[in-house]
Amino acid sequence: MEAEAAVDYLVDERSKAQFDIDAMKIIWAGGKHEFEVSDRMARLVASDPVFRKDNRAILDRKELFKNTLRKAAHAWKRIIELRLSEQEASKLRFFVDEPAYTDLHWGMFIPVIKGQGTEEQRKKWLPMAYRMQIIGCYAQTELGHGSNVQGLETTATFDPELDEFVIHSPTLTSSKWWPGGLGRASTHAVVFARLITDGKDHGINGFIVQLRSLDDHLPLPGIIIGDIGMKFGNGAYNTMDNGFLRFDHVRIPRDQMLMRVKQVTREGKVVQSDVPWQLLYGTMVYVRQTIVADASCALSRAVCIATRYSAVRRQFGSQNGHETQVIDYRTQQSRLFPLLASAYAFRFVGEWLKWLYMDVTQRLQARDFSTLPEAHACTAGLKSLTTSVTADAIEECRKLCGGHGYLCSSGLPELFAVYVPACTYEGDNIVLLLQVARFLMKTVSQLGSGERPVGTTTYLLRLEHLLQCPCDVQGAEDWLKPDVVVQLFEARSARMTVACAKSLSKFSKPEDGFMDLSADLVSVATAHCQLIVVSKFVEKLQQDIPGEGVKQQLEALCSIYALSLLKKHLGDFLSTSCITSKQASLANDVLRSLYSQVRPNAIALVDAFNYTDHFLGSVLGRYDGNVYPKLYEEALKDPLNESVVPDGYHEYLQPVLKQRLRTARL
Ligand SMILES: CC/C=C\C/C=C\C/C=C\C/C=C\CCC(=O)SCCNC(=O)CCNC(=O)[C@H](O)C(C)(C)COP(=O)(O)OP(=O)(O)OC[C@H]1O[C@@H](n2cnc3c(N)ncnc32)[C@H](O)[C@@H]1OP(=O)(O)O
Ligand SMILES: Cc1cc2nc3c(=O)[nH]c(=O)nc-3n(C[C@H](O)[C@H](O)[C@H](O)COP(=O)(O)OP(=O)(O)OC[C@H]3O[C@@H](n4cnc5c(N)ncnc54)[C@H](O)[C@@H]3O)c2cc1C
Repeated sequence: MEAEAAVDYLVDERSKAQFDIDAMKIIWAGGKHEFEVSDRMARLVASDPVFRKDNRAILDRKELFKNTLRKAAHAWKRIIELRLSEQEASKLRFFVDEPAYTDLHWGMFIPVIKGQGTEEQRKKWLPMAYRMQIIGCYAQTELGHGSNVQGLETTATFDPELDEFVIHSPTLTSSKWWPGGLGRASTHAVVFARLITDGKDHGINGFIVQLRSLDDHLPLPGIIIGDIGMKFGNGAYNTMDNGFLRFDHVRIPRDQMLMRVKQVTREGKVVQSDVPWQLLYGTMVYVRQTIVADASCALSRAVCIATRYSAVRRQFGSQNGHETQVIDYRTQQSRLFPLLASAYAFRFVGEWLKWLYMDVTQRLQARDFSTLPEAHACTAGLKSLTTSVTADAIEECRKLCGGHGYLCSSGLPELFAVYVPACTYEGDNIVLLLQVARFLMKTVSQLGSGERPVGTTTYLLRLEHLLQCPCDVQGAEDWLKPDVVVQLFEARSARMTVACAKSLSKFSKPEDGFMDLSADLVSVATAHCQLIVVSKFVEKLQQDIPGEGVKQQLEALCSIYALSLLKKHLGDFLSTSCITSKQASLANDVLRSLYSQVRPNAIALVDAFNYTDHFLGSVLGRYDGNVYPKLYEEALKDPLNESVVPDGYHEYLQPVLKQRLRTARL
């Protein structure tokens, strides 16, 4: 193939933008400093050949895993050499873009010790973990139980004579199963087990357990450990060593029980501290919050690929002597632009959730536990909503890219395979929505008793009004008014919540009602979470948004986000009499005109994510839009094309062909 000059095939598209893209990049990154760090780390990773990732789909599992170890070690070396801050180091790992044991070490092992350890325990374990002298994972899920944490079977029995706990796996189903980093890499784990003293079961608690020798990495006596095997997709999440673990009466000192929530004294007495027992679940709250932030990254990445490719790809018709760019088809816009809007919506709700998490953490330190239930409901609900939408959206983006989207070189199959378990890990999405519904039912049931709803449920204080208020839309332009839209989402959520609460009250046992109505409860929780995302987008727009045209673009995206949800869940809005069919039809007209408004800005809106070609890992999403020659180049790199005649020809192809020849002669 001829050498090509560097051409930007998307230059015309970029020239159409009606806003200051540099200002938008800063909004997306969350600030100037965040942008600078992110940009520098992305470039650092992209320019380092060790972080190459275009061969993942063709490496076998052992090579793949060894390569991940190599990258993690190299990343650590660079972090030390360059004296990177915690923020820079975490960004660097993010751009390396390969699931690895380090995610769990930094993302769960360290946070669980921070959140559930005593001061003394933090002082002992965290410095070693920060220096990576020990590598840890989070071993909660078992073969028999994941969602039902209270059903875990591993035991930690106190032996007062030796002042030790005996950690044991009494059944096959008690085997730890799934923890990332456990299979091959971790030296330590925080293991969740039933605390047993004096024959009494005190429920679940975390224990720090050493698994492997720090000299030769061999499992310690009584520890049976390994990898649980290949997962969905080639490459993809198989870079991670999700593991199994069994204990045969393994002894650990008493002070390795994490004792912030419960303590066991030298005599074996269990003392419950004054913090709520639910703090045992605190690490999950923390990680769910990070998963929401992560959803906007995965979604924006898929949307960036599909948007750029949709501008490059032409099929049918005629536009100034060329075939039509597929991005100009209304059907393409109505599938793509709501996803673009969702990426921005999730970014902003993720920022807000981070703030909420920091707020609840500070309150907990000051022994104010009042906002914990709301923080749990928000993190659980938004984790569920954003990951479900993102997983479906990545698949939709693959379809938006037609046949080429199915090629590994599009980057979309791997992105999907890596992303889709987010709907399951850190809490199955349905199980988490049921937690939100439980919280909403409790909030509504307490309204009469003078308990004031807080934070995201404050709207329920205006219940009487929301149950009967008509929607204030007379003409199409009313759909662009944020207060009209927010009130509509509040009314829908309030009406669905009250209807479900009424149905529940008909059951003599509430648990029976929860079982029977669980599908409706999930819809109620979804409506509430969508309201949170819409309101946080609107609140973001009430802040100072610098940069020419930036606010207008975000306003259009906010309206697209809300109105496309309205269209998708029209049944909810009509059946609760929140809107009329005439108003629904006006909303549809507004959506079409918003798509026209976004169309010339679409490429610049995805450029604002500031992703390098290395991070995107997609021929279809290349910044320069030079798709076809690069697709050709990638095809030629496939190992099948290394020889002109394939391996196996002489054994399996030639005999068949020869036989056909003989048959034909007969
Ligand atoms: C790795 C991170 C780094 C970066 C992130 C980016 C990407 C991620 C990459 C990889 C992710 C890798 C790994 C994932 C790791 C895991 O998956 S770890 C395992 C996670 N497991 C789960 O999430 C299990 C889900 N199950 C639960 O959370 C709970 O068991 C349950 C809430 C579903 C039910 O628990 P029960 O005790 O039975 O509960 P209940 O009776 O319903 O509730 C009792 C009361 O407690 C409240 N509550 C429940 N959970 C919490 C909580 N987390 N915080 C605060 N409060 C909580 C509940 O509301 C009840 O309150 P009441 O007032 O009604 O009594
Ligand atoms: C890639 C990956 C990484 C992971 N990493 C870790 C890790 O590092 N550490 C760790 O401890 N764990 C880890 N896990 C485990 C993960 O947290 C659990 O798989 C998850 O919490 C779901 O639990 P489960 O597998 O028991 O699902 P189940 O609860 O068995 O779910 C099966 C089905 O039952 C439904 N269901 C269950 N309960 C209810 C209910 N009450 N009402 C209605 N429907 C219900 C669910 O919706 C689902 O459809 C990981 C999992 C994956 C896939």
